[in-house]
Amino acid sequence: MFWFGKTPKVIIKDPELIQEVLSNKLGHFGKPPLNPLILILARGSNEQNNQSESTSSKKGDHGLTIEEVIEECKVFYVAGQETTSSLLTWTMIVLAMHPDWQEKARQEVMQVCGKDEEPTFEALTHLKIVTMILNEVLRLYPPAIALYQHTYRETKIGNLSLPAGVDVTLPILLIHHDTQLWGNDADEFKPERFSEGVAKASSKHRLAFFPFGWGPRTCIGQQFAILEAKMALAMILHNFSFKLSPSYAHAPNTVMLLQPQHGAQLILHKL
Ligand code: HEM
Repeated sequence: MFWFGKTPKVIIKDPELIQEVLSNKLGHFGKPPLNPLILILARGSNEQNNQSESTSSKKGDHGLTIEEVIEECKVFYVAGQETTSSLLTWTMIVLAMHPDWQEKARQEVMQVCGKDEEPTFEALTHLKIVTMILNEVLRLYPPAIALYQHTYRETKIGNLSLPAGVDVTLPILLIHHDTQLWGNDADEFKPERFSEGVAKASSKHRLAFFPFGWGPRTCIGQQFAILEAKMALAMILHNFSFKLSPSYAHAPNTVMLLQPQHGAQLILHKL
């Protein structure tokens, strides 16, 4: 346990305990309290808040005010846009680094989606190699590098007793690179790990792989994100081959999400 600012913090590295926190059976955990700046951003300007008497604040058919609906849209935008963009960016970088996998993925796209057609929903569900690649990229470069919880009551997980008021960090990136869970080649790009699905790949512990979280708060956009990434990737692979530019410098860095610090300079060739 350590202190950073006013709140005590703990980082949980044991997947078994991570599972306990995320399953939240006793309801002692919750999202950490938001800091005032985030609250102001999430609520919009004071001006808007002061309009609570206006007609726009009336509850709609679903029991939400217009403001609440707007806030939900913002959550979906923030949670869904940069995350998927991070996944696609890292996938392009990694496939540029591994032309053999880029070619395998392209062959599959051409075969399953057809040479001259746009991919259909049905075709995308049959892309096995592309799915393996996306999972391996999510393992090595998870857009959200950690999950954050907060103890609202004194609680116990495994042998660990936590008082109320502790910030709990569940380090996705660290777990995804753990050699005990993934072997000595944990840092290497090997999509074949996922050739028999996620459950087999993460057979050491089911929380060895949790890029979308786990339990009741798991990402609601997971299926949509994968579909979106497959669609974009299939169209790119269909139309272009790509390689890294000499100016690319590999520097994964976190600014909220995991991003290439100096950009993703790629050279595309029309096929
Ligand atoms: C590769 C893409 C994505 C990744 C890696 C990702 C990952 C995550 C993670 C780790 C969480 C937190 C779970 C937790 O707190 O325990 C989350 C929550 C969430 N995600 Fe995603 N997500 C992605 C795409 C999307 C998309 C496309 C949408 C919507 C269209 C979306 C909507 C949400 C929402 C609404 C939440 C809950 C936010 C909250 O209430 O705290 N996500 N996602």
